[in-house]
Amino acid sequence: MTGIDAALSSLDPDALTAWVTTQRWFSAKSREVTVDVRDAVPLDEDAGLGLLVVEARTAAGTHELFQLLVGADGDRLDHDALADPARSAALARLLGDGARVDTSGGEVTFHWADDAPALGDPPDVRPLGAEQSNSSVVIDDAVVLKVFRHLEPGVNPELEMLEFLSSHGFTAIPTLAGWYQLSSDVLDATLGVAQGFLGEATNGWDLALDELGSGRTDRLTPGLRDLGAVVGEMHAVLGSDVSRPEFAPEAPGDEALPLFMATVDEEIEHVFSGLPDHEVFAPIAGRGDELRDQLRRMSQGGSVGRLIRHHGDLHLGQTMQGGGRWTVLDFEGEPSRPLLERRRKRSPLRDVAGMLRSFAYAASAAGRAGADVPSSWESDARDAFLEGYHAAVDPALLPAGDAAVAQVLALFELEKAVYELRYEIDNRPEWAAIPVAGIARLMELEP
Ligand SMILES: Nc1ncnc2c1ncn2[C@@H]1O[C@H](COP(=O)(O)OP(=O)(O)O)[C@@H](O)[C@H]1O
Ligand SMILES: O=P(O)(O)O[C@H]1O[C@H](CO)[C@@H](O[C@H]2O[C@H](CO)[C@@H](O)[C@H](O)[C@H]2O)[C@H](O)[C@H]1O
Repeated sequence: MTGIDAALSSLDPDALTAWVTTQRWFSAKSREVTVDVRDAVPLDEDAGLGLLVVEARTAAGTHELFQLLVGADGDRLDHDALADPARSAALARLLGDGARVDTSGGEVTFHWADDAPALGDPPDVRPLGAEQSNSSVVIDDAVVLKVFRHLEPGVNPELEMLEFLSSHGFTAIPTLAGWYQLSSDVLDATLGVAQGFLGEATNGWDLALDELGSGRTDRLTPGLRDLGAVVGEMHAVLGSDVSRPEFAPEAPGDEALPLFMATVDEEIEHVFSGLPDHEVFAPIAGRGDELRDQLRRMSQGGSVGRLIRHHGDLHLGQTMQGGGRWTVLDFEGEPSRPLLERRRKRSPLRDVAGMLRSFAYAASAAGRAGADVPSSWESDARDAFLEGYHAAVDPALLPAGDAAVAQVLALFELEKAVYELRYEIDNRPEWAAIPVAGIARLMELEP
């Protein structure tokens, strides 16, 4: 036995665990974990490229599946084939060819859209090099292939949403070029999505930090009204098709609010009971019950409006501006929530709240990096974005009246800030002060 088969069969479990648990996309870094292989698929013998589905189990009994693309260096396993241009090119070729590879209990199928660009021979592939929850490579400077790391059964919302939005004429998204998926007795799941590469565009988060760092107000601010309009139009489209059950807008049932409250309540309980003993958390430590009381006060209003499929993790880093237009990226939803929850219909104001939190993040991050952030910057950014949003969204999707909208937005900002606290503790503890400040501020808000 030689090549990828040999490398897969001589795999060192300790080395595998050590590699997986130190990756940016592996969120349970703070816990003790064992990693086992659930499925191993040689994808391309000549290139020495293979696919692993691995399971990470914690002592507490949680278990999650992850995708690895691996390579054979002799009979040694290279854990990161995406860092190798020749193996990444082999993956791109499988996509471009619309290939099918049998696994021991099923198949991996690759799909390439009819109007997607023809790939080079061989394709030129390089890492995208962005701060990410997954791993992306750029193919021929034309396509970005995002390889999903955390796998869950079912269609990934990124694929589902790009398909829906493009087929309904919404153009402020990258074009869908292809995808690949696993259908096997281990798992049926989307493994990766390929989309048009926006080479000349600049990320909204970078625009915000440039603006705040330079003391100028010409990078992000002038485009925020347009960005709000793009998000409003996106929601109008997402709420427009009653013939597709998974997208048809719904009126919230009696259970919607109690379910929301219970979920956020539980999340507060979970995050606050495990707050690290560090001065960064001092402003909120021991105040979980106070926050839950605030949550209850904020939710004593009327309707939240209609429930629709939405972006689910909207922030400045999910937008790009180029050639005078905005593009919205990354429809995967919040990566650390279960897929079922990420596909659930919710008020579109949840996305708006995500973006408003992002303005607070940008102001804090720039301030922490030494910038002199004008005190009105965040509220001006909010106002411009909201003005554009309300001009474009279908008002029938929202609760009636400004006060009701403001109250629902505050409620979703609280939900998002609690999610961010958990996200930062798990992924970037050095950023935790930002959601801590956000939560402390929301606790003081008069509902
Ligand atoms: N189609 C694209 N063209 C150019 N850059 C992109 C594209 N998609 C994503 N990016 C860049 O990569 C970053 C991470 O992408 P994203 O889809 O959010 O990945 P993840 O879900 O893994 O975090 C984005 O913030 C953006 O800067
Ligand atoms: O990886 P994703 O982009 O899908 O989203 C996750 O990571 C984001 C950080 O990269 C995180 O966003 C938080 O930090 C941003 C600044 O880096 C900020 O603009 C966002 O407002 C803040 O929520 C996101 O929450 C998480 O799901």
